[in-house]
This record gives sequence, C-alpha cells and structure tokens, in this order.
Amino acid sequence: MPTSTDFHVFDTTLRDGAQREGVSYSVADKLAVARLLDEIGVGFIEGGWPGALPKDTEFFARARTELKLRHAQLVAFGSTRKAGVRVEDDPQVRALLDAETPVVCLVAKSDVRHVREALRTTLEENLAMVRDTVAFLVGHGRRVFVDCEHFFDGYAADPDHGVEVLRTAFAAGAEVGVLCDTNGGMLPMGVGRVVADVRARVEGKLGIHCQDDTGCAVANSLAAVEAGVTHVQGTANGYGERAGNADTFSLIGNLVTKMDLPVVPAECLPELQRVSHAIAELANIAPDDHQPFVGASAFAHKAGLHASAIKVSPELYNHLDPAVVGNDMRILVTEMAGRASVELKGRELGVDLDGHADVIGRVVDRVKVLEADGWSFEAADASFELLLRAELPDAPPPLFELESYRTSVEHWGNGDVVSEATVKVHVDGERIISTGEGNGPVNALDNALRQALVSRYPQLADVSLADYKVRILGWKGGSGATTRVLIDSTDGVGEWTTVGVHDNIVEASWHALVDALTYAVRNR
Ligand SMILES: CC(=O)SCCNC(=O)CCNC(=O)[C@H](O)C(C)(C)COP(=O)(O)OP(=O)(O)OC[C@H]1O[C@@H](n2cnc3c(N)ncnc32)[C@H](O)[C@@H]1OP(=O)(O)O
Ligand SMILES: CC(=O)C(=O)O
Repeated sequence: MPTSTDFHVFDTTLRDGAQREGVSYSVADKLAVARLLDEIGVGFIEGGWPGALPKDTEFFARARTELKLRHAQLVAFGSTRKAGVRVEDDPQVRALLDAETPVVCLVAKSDVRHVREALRTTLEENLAMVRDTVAFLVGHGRRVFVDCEHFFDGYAADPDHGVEVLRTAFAAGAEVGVLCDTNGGMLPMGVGRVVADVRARVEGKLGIHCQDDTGCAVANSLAAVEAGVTHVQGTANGYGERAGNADTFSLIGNLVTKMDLPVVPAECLPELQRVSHAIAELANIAPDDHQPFVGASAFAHKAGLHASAIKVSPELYNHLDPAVVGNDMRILVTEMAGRASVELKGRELGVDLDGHADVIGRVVDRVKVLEADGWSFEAADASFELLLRAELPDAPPPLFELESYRTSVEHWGNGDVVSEATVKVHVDGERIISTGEGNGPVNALDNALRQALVSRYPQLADVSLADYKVRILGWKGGSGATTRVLIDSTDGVGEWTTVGVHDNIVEASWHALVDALTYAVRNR
C-alpha cells in the first residue's frame, strides 16, 4: 500500500464534472467551486480546457489574480498534439502554456482501436504525439500528468500499446500516467488485475480515473489504490459525463477513514459535507440526501431496532462518527419507531424522557396510529415535538379554542380569484372573530388566524409560510382521497415543518397551520 505522502487526490469537477448534462458554470461559479475544493484539501484542481472553451480560457486568466489556493495546485487540461502537426504549431498545446498553470493534464489515446478509428493515424504517430507534447510542456517548466483514455478497454484489445503509451510518457518526463476507465464499464476485480499487471510492467507513478457507468466508480478507484495507484481522480458529488465519475467526497472519506491514507489535511475532513452542499448549489443540482458520507440521510436512522442499539452506543449502527466528515446523526420517528427512537429523538429536541416510560409508550402508539392514517412525522419535526410535549405531565394548554372557521373562494367575472376566511376562536376566555384575505383559502386562513392571535402572541407577527406541499394519499373510490399537507414556516431566522392530514384539503392545511403557529409561540 502507498503512503499518504505519495498520494494525489486530483479533482476534476471543473472539467469532467462540467461535462454532466444540465451543468453550466459561469466563470465566477468556477472560481467559487475551485475555492471550495481547496478547502477540502485536494492536491490538484483541474480547472478546464483552455483554448477549447472560451469560458475556461477566461477562468485560467482570472485565476492568476483572483484565486489564492492554500492546498491545491491548479491544472489545465488538453489533448496531445494533433496527428501530423508539429507540437510548436498546435494552438491547443499553446493554449495550455498560456494558461500558466504549474500542472498540465494531457489526454492521450491508449486504445489501438481509438488510434486507428478515431484519430485515424498509426500507433507510431500516437506515441510520437505523446512524446512530443509531454516533452514540450516539461521543457516549458510544467509538471505533466497523462490521462490514458480508454486504457482498460484498450488493455483488453491489445495490452502492449497502452503500456507503450505509459512508457513513452514517463520517458518524456510525465510525472503520472493515469489509467482511465473512460466508458465506465469496468468492475473492481478487473481494475485490480489490470493495475497490478501494469505496475509489474511499467516504472512510474500510476493514477486512476473512473467513470460510473456500472455504478462502481468509487469501488473501482479503491481497487486500483489497493493494487498500487497513488493518484486518484474524482469529481464533487460524482458529477460527470453520462452516469458521472467517482465522487471525490466518497473517495476522500474511504481513503482516509477506511484505508488509513490521510490524503487530505486532518482539519479539512469535517468540511466535506458543507463543501458538497455548497458545490451542489453552484451547480444548481439538489443535493442527494442519500449520498454516502455527506448526504443529509447518510446517518439518519428510521428503524426502531437501530435506535435501540444506538441508544447503547451510536457505533453499533454507524460505520463512522458522522462528525468526522461534518455530518450529523439524526433519529427519525415514524411508524417504524420503537421506544428507543422516541427517547433519542426527545434528547435531540432537548426533552428529557428519563422516568417517563408511560409518555414514551403513548407517543410510540400515537405515531403508529397516525402514520397508518397518512400522517408522516419524519419530515415534520415541529409537529412531532408538539405531539411529544402534549403527552408530558406539565403540557401547556392549546393556544386557543376553536369555535369555527369558514373559507370561501370567489371567481369574479373579470377573471380575478379571491379567497376570504373567517375564524372564531377563544383566547384566555376572550371571543375573537377575525377575517383574512389571501390568494387561496389556506393563505386567507393563515392571515385570519394569525391576526386573531397576534395581540396575545406578538412573535407571530414575524411568522410566514415558506412552502406548502400537498400529497394525495390514494383515492377512496368515489368518496375522494386522503390529503397530506406539509407546511414550512419561517420567522426569518429559522424554519420548521408541520403536517396535517384529512379527507378535506383545507382541514388538513388547518391542522398543519395550527401546529405551525403553536410551534412558533412555544419555541421561537
Ligand atoms: C474522455 C474525455 O472526456 S476527454 C475530454 C473531452 N472534452 C471535450 O471534448 C470538451 C471540449 N471539446 C471541445 O471544445 C472540442 O471538441 C475541441 C475544441 C477540443 C475540438 O473541436 P474540433 O476541432 O471542432 O474537433 P472535434 O471535436 O470535432 O474532433 C476532435 C479532434 O481532436 C482529435 N483528438 C481526439 N483525441 C485526441 C488526442 N488525445 N490527441 C490528439 N487529438 C485528439 C480528433 O481526432 C479530432 O481531430 P480532427 O478534427 O482532425 O478530426
Ligand atoms: C480523461 C477522461 O475524462 C476519461 O478518460 O474519461
């Protein structure tokens, strides 16, 4: 096994990651992503292909003055010279020099079929293209890495040409020869075998670059490390061409915590989750909650049996202390919860349930019954907290007593649609009637209820609806359907979610609204 001092983590979010369908970074985005990647301590950041994409040319120009990297070296990517063209005369190679990065990563053909059919040249000319381009860039003071495209497929067809490409690159001064699974069709066993074979035949530092077409990019990369590569390429959140690349966060998480290779500085590891989510924002892709190590659900436990063991020791159901990678453990209380789930969730919410076995039992039963009717508490922590506190011996009384509410929707002749709601409530013995308008019945109800309560509970003045989600839970023949409403509320500082379920959508919304305002009064 290599030692960490030999090891390179090379991130290509800004080059291969930008080849993902739907991603289009501005230059400012690229600079921001590079800064974030530097914060997790990767050794190299491949910034793009200068000369091929005007945006990437501008990125490297601006990086010279605007990017101060603490850990990483910036890398420009490009191909070997064109067949039949002198390297000095190839404008793409010139653009690599003009990018003024300390490192250049060249893509070279290493599969005989690609040389003959895609480049339409000879194997000798392909080797000359590698030799000339590497030597030219090294002669201009660049560190050069060579991505051997389609290495594994090429190795199956003709192992000798790929090996010759590597030997030629090293002889010309390349520092790393990267074996690429370009079509992403490999499995870990094959990758391990080929890497071991190549290591026995070639002197020089080897790297790995895996696409994720078999869903094995991370596993393939780790198999390559086991077999002796000391340079690993990945992209943030696995973004990349087609099915993507090996996820840099999983690579780092596994290399450091499972393979004992401290490939990034220790103080960078707890930045993984934050950086993963920040890059997702810049890429305009919703973070994957179920992403290993950094996903919001990566350490979330739903099953009651898991919680009962976690109560004894969190290690029993976590492969890692989530704090190591900047993540948190969460307990979800649902129909799958047991007593331990409720007790741990109580702790998370600051409610000590020690000595309250009866409360815990009632909460478990109530959640199971409500969830069987369509309620869902895992996304509605605020409603769960209210349900839990309502079972405690010193539970506070409800904010108000409802006499009635009424909503209406009017469609006027001029096309306007107007909603109005009236609520009649009793607060501390006082009868209050309040009317509200809104762009829909729920908005009008929210306005009417808040207006009724705000003089007694002034903190409600800052509360508003942030999001409203409706899910129909299944038609009941001709009689309609059960509706589940989730409401996100905010007071400008924090957000909380509440749930309501009923056959009538307005009544389901009413339950979620009442919880939202009650939670605001009790907790904000
Ligand atoms: C496996 C990978 O992901 S590698 C990264 C791939 N990334 C990209 O392709 C994104 C950026 N690409 C581009 O902007 C354009 O494709 C450019 C500017 C590079 C080239 O554009 P064009 O000159 O119009 O050529 P086009 O894309 O049609 O074809 C590529 C050319 O490069 C040649 N080529 C391909 N690989 C190599 C290589 N490793 N070394 C030298 N030449 C190569 C091809 O033979 C072809 O040559 P031809 O024009 O003489 O037929
Ligand atoms: C270089 C590269 O991106 C590949 O071979 O997949």
